[in-house]
Amino acid sequence: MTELLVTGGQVLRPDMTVERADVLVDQSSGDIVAVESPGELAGDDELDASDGLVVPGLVNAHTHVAMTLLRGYADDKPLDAWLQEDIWPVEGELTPEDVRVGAELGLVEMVKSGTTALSDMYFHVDEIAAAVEQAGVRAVLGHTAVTVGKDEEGAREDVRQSLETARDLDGAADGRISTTFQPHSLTTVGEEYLREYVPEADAAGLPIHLHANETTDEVEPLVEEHGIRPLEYADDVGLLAEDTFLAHCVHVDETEIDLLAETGTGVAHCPASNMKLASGMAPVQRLLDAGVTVGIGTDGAASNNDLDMFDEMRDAAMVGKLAADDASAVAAETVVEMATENGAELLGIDSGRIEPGANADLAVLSLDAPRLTPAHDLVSHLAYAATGSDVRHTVCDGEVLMRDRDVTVFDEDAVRERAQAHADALVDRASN
Ligand SMILES: CSC[C@H]1O[C@@H](n2cnc3c(O)ncnc32)[C@H](O)[C@@H]1O
Ligand SMILES: [Zn+2]
Repeated sequence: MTELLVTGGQVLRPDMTVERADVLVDQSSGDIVAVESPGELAGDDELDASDGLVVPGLVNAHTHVAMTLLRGYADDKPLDAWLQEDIWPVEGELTPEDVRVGAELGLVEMVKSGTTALSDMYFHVDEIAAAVEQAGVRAVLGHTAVTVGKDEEGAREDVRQSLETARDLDGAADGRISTTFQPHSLTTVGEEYLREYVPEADAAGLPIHLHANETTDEVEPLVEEHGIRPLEYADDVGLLAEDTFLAHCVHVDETEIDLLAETGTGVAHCPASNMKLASGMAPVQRLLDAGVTVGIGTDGAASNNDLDMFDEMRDAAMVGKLAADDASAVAAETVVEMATENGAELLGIDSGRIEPGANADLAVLSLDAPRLTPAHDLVSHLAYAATGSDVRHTVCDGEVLMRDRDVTVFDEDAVRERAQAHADALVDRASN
């Protein structure tokens, strides 16, 4: 058994207190085995956390990791125009290799900013899985099905592929990859397909992940067509359940919040994307007060435009206060919990807490930056002042993915160069 000792730092505990402690990791099982006062534990290898803070690895609950290739490609538009005029046409040109290269770039960015788990929606999922395998992180992956604009055969094929990918890929990368069935949204997948395939996903025990109630442009036609709120419709077709989580949920009324709470359906809140596309302000404090599990996601790098979960925590706190018209809403401890244990709960992984028995998924932050001085309250710093560049080491499943800012799992420069070349060629193809 090889044991790694994370030593000399302060540790963020599950109750959001911070104490001086060492953390012992069993690298064969990938678990945390002990958290004890400094000097009481020994390991075969050490990770120096002096003057640092050990925190659970951050969980990005909703992203499209390969969209890094489209970062800055189309900005300053609302969701529908952005997708239809810019993103979907260029995505039509993406090759499997582009998706691999984009995913590698996104994963390097995540490892460098302390994210150890992500929930992704995209296509060419085998390529994303291969990148995740190499990155050493955990991921919930799936093929996202869209049926609008397709003939019956094409639509059915896409939804079947979502089911098959979820069945086939579950447990890959030594169990670091799990899967979800992924209808893209309530407007882009036809009712007949939801009614037919959601029960199949349930029968196969597959969790479900989709976009929902993101914009008023999406909500209003659904209300008009079905005569009920979108999440009442989602419940009617069997989508709301304990192992379902919905990205966005910006425009949800009290009935829908109650439905989410009653059914145990989770929410992946994407504050930066919701602000950038001017989709609206999600009622996060009301969701939390109702008992809904709310995690945080960056969404893709084309609508954010980075994958830094520290930025996302800060954005979640800021916009959460505005939405509630209450400065005490979505407080610092709350956003840290959302980005760690709540995200882990949505993804169905035993991570998000530094405690014996939990997965050894953690990040060590340096606390010596001027922006983190003075250190009155380190939870406040995590929520409001830290950035991904303060992360010194990243560990997932007991393996060191970044040591002293050196990414060990990829050649960072080569990944960046390949990404630039693929992005250039992609844009050339799309504009011809
Ligand atoms: C078909 S794969 C997933 C699909 O989702 C698109 N996408 C990216 N961001 C959003 C968003 O905020 N709402 C809805 N859909 C989004 C992405 O470009 C892919 O086409
Ligand atoms: Zn999304």
